[in-house]
Parts: sequence; C-alpha cells; structure tokens
Amino acid sequence: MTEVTGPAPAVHAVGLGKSYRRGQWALRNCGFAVPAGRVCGVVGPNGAGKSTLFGLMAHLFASSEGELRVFGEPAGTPALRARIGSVTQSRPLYPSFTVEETLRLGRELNPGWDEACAQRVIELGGLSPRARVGSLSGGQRSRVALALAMAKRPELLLLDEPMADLDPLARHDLMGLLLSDAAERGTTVMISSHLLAELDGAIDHVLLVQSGRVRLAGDLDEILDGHRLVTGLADAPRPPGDAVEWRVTGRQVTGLLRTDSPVPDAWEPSRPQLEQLLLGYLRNPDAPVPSAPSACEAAA
Ligand SMILES: Nc1ncnc2c1ncn2[C@@H]1O[C@H](COP(=O)(O)OP(=O)(O)OP(=O)(O)O)[C@@H](O)[C@H]1O
Repeated sequence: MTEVTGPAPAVHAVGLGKSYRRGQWALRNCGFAVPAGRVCGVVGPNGAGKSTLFGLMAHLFASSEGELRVFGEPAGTPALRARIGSVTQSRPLYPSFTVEETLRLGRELNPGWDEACAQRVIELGGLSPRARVGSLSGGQRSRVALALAMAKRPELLLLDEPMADLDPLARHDLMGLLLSDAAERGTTVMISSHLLAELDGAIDHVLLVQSGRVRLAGDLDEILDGHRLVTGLADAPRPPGDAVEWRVTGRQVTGLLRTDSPVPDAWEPSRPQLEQLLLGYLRNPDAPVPSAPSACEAAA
C-alpha cells in the first residue's frame, strides 16, 4: 500500500485491478501515486495494461478491485469530470462534424473552454475549420482530439499515445506546446508512448506497466539516481547491487544495477538514460524491482 502524506496526489491507486473477463486480469494489485503538477510517462509493452489504466483514471469503466483516487476523490465522481481531459487511443469524434463544429461542441460543453488554446493546436497543423472530421487523416484527428482535451483546461490531462500517428515535426511542435502549457498552468499530465526517446526530457515521473503490474513508479530523477550502468571486462568480479540485466558484447560486459553505491574501480559507472533504464526492465520481466509503492502482483 502506498502511504501518502501532505496534499492529495493527482492520482493515487491502491491494490487497483481490472478484469474484463472472469479470471483474466488486465491489471492487478497496482499501487502508485502521482503528485499534482507532474508530467508522468506511462510506458510498457503492447497489452501491458496501460490503456486499461487510462480507462480507469478517466472512469470510462469501473475497477474490479482496489481503490483509485483522483485529487483525493474516488475516480468517477461527477465533480471530477470537469477536472479531467482525456485523449483515448480510439479518439472518439463525430465524423460528420466539421473541425469548427467539433470545437463549438467543446466550447458549449466546457465552462472553462480556452478558444485560443484550441485554435493554436488546430492552426499549428494547418487544418481547415471547415474540414469534416471523417475526412481527416489519423494524425489530423489526433490533433483535433488533443485540441479538445487541452482547451478544456483540465487539471489532469490523460493522454494515451496522443502523438502515435503524428509526423515527427507535428509531434515535436505539439509536445512543446503541451509541455509549456502544462508547466504554465501546473497541469498534471499522464502520457503514454512507445517512443521512449520522445519522453526523455519531457517527463519527470514514470510508471512502467508490464503484464498488468506496475513495475516501477516514482520520481524519474530518484529512480535514475538509484541505478548505475556499469561497463567492464567479462572476467572482472561483478559489482554488488541487484542486477536488472547483464549484456555481453565480445570481452565487454554492460550491466544495469539497482544501486546508488560506488562500484569497484574495474567498472566504469554512469547514470543510465531513461531509455536504457526502461529497456533494461522491459527486456527482463523477472528482474528485481525497487520495493514498495510500485510493487504489485503479476497479472493472472
Ligand atoms: N475491452 C476489452 N475486453 C477484453 N479484454 C481487453 C479489453 N481491453 C483490453 N483487454 C485486454 O487487457 C490487456 C491489457 O490491454 P491494454 O489495452 O490495457 O494494453 P496496453 O498496454 O494499452 O497495450 P498497447 O500498448 O498495445 O496499447 C490485454 O490483454 C488486452 O487483450
């Protein structure tokens, strides 16, 4: 269980689980807390349970067990609806509406609507306001979905692979806009992506979901500081610390260790990059994980 003191976290899960079919758990016994104002990257392989977690946070469906609180309130209360903006993987939009009509709907449904923000996101992509949503490309529809979610001015922005079908320049521009906007307003952002390099430098909190478990959760700097990437010769005695993985390349060995202690002189230590850390854990689903808040049972 995660003990949390001080102001309520933006998202707090305790023993959270979701089963779509009896006996099959998409998520099980997940515990984590994301403080308000953070940009949290949600990463993990296909089928890990990320979208399920986003669905629970947005209360698209209810959990099967455990507790999920958003800003201290149980997920799904009517009051939370106005405080959460969400882009789901399916990007549900009305295909017969034009871009302009879609934004008008957003404006009418959301009291805190920020028209300038919506227009900025749309114009950055050069979209015609009169284009029908059904005639847009996947990336253009993603942009409309993102404009709706951002212009709502939510306190928590849930973005499930929002940039997946955008071209590299559009991704770069929109990520910049999203991050500067979130920093200015103190918005909590939860964003999933398979592009780990894209998250590097953008997130300050991380949630690694694998096989329905949360394997790593916490402040990104603290997690990186708690690991060492070490390089040495294959026959050198291995340094102490829990090894996430060892990889041999010729006579050289590289290890990812869970330790913040100095390593013996025979080993060249460095702080891992985000991608190196996450790939290490993803390649080694049975590697030891840091104890406590994030620990959860394997999905059945
Ligand atoms: N509506 C559903 N009905 C039944 N099973 C589902 C449903 N949605 C997801 N699942 C199952 O739950 C598990 C987690 O799926 P989820 O979509 O949450 O993974 P994900 O991490 O978002 O994957 P991806 O990276 O491919 O988007 C998978 O085994 C999936 O088959």
